[in-house]
Amino acid sequence: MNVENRISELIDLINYHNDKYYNEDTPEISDYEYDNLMKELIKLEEENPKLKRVDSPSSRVGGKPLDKFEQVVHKIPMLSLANAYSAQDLRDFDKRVRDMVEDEVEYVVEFKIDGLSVGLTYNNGLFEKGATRGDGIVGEDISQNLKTVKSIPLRIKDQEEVVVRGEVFISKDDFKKVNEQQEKQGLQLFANPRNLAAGSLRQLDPKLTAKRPLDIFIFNLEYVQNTDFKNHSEALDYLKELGFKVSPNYKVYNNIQDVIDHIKYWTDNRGELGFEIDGMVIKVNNLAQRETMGYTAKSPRWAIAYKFPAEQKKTKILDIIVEVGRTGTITPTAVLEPVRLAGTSVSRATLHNEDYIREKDIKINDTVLVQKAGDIIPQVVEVIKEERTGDEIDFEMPKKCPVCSEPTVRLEGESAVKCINISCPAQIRRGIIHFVSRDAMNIDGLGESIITLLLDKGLIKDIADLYTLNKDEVVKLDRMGEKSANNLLNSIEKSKSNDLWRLINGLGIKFVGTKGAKILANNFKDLDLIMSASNEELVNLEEFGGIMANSVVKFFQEEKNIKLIEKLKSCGVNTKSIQDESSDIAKIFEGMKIVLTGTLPTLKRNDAKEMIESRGGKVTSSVSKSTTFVLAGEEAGSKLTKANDLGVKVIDEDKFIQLTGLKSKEEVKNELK
Ligand SMILES: NC(=O)c1ccc[n+]([C@@H]2O[C@H](COP(=O)([O-])OP(=O)(O)OC[C@H]3O[C@@H](n4cnc5c(N)ncnc54)[C@H](O)[C@@H]3O)[C@@H](O)[C@H]2O)c1
Ligand SMILES: [Zn+2]
Repeated sequence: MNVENRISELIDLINYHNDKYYNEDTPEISDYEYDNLMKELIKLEEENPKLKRVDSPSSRVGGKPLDKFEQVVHKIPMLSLANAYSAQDLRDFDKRVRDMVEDEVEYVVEFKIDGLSVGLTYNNGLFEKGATRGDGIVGEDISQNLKTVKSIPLRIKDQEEVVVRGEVFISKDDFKKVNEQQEKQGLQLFANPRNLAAGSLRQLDPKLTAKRPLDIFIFNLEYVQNTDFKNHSEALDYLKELGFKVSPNYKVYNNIQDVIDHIKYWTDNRGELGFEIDGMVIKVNNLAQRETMGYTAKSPRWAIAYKFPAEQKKTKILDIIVEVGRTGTITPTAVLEPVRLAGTSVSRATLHNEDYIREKDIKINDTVLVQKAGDIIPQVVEVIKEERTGDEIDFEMPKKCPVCSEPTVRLEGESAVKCINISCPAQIRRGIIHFVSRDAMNIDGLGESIITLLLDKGLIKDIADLYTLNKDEVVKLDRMGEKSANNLLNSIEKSKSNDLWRLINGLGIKFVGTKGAKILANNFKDLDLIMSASNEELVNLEEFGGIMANSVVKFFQEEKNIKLIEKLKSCGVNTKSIQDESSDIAKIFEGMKIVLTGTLPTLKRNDAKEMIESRGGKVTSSVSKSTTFVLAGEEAGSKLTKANDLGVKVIDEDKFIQLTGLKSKEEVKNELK
């Protein structure tokens, strides 16, 4: 592969993993692996400056801010940190620092809190605004959510503008409690405290955030009007005075060996802390020296993050099982004797593919070292060969698909063994699970078990069949009452009017995650245009690389995919971008004033609001004679009474969903008579 292609491949991969990590909180590779991709990219760009792209992730921080929240431009850019993985990396850092400044150097060493970075702005002594880091320049305004964090002071003594930066986190104990709660309620467990903290902070409803035990440590004074601080440590003391909960136990040293010893201590003893740290941050203390050293596009030159090696434990591989994925790939998974790692019990680890197993020489009954990638995904680091007893059994990839029994294939140049039977039930099942998931069509009430039932009973054969389900069929399913059947059908119906990007993501095109789907939807606005787009058109999209473009073109060339999309269209699934003004979503509520009250059985308030607004209607808060109709749920109070008094039409959710499916304003008016 030539350098240009490799650069473009690396950019695609890094963008993909950024999206998984920052926006979806579900990383697929370890930080170490990620950092290696980034290192390779930076190296190639340095060697070939002409090939460096302006949109390269090497010169950017973090992920794009999500469009769920208002965007804020940071007063002071919120940068990232360069990484160190060894004592040698730290000595190299020390040398770079000493080459840049003449005087003595002091370092402050702080815990690297494993949470979510936020910036807080105060004015006139009051909390004004709080934001996520986003891409470093623009973040998301999450002020409402941050106000629910009890350790963030709403009032401080300084009356001028003050900007601070800190890390929102959840303590180990609180994390355990939340997961115990989740388990009791049969809900999905959170992978680790950072994951939980990130998910909680990005809730659209601050009431949900308020229920989560979020905490914060402030680690930097970003901006203050009048200062004569000489050192960072003085600034931290000032922050304490102002009432901030400052990152505890920072130390000041004047030589790198002391820094290394201190870090060594915490590498071994971090388990004793009540909160998770994923490393230590080393910063030059003197602020004038910091200014001399300056910044790269991504991070300050005067600081570095030392990352702890992932926690590793010994355990035994009891068995190796295989699973058939959405694209037919058969993935081997090690069944482990359970061990506790980074806060949860681990009993499975993916073994990726045949080559991986050969390379690491993994056998059933082997004793192995395991760790969690990105503190989330368990993986086998290595086999401890000295502990082999002779009882080890070689593993062979199955010659037949474990689900449909058709022969498996391994294509040339690929590492995956696949089932290529397009009607293999396992693939269809996984594909449907992905289609209905939160970041795709977001169909509530359609869990894995119901999907399996629907497939087993032959009620659905593909994603499009979901839209032809009827109530009689659904009610007959095990444990499905009248009410849940209604709810389910309503959620399915509602998903028809989803924005285009959800559908694209739901189709499960390889390498096109949520972000890729949004790029396609925003640029083409219409699925038909995406289907007919050329490789060249796609590659030219910002942040869309060769791998993604190829994959999209290939997907839409396949006969079965074209048929599937025809079928979805004929069921009334929206294939156009809604946010676009010229879009075809009929403005059937135009000029209408609609009031929401009470709790709706399936729709969230925001969803209902969005459905009204995207159809040209206005949601108002109080009922009057000019109100067109009131959409009322359970426990609707005074607004309902008032509507009845004034003779304003009141409808329930079922009726509402029926209205949203109508084609014209006239039809809506008729229905409301
Ligand atoms: N596994 C993956 O797929 C994947 C994807 C993207 C990023 N990553 C990981 O994330 C890293 C990049 O993330 P990042 O930009 O958030 O950088 P980072 O996590 O390496 O370090 C910067 C962050 O540390 C936090 N921090 C905590 N305590 C601090 C303190 N006392 N002082 C200063 N900062 C402190 C800050 O919030 C800051 O944003 C990569 O190096 C990689 O390891 C992994
Ligand atoms: Zn199969």
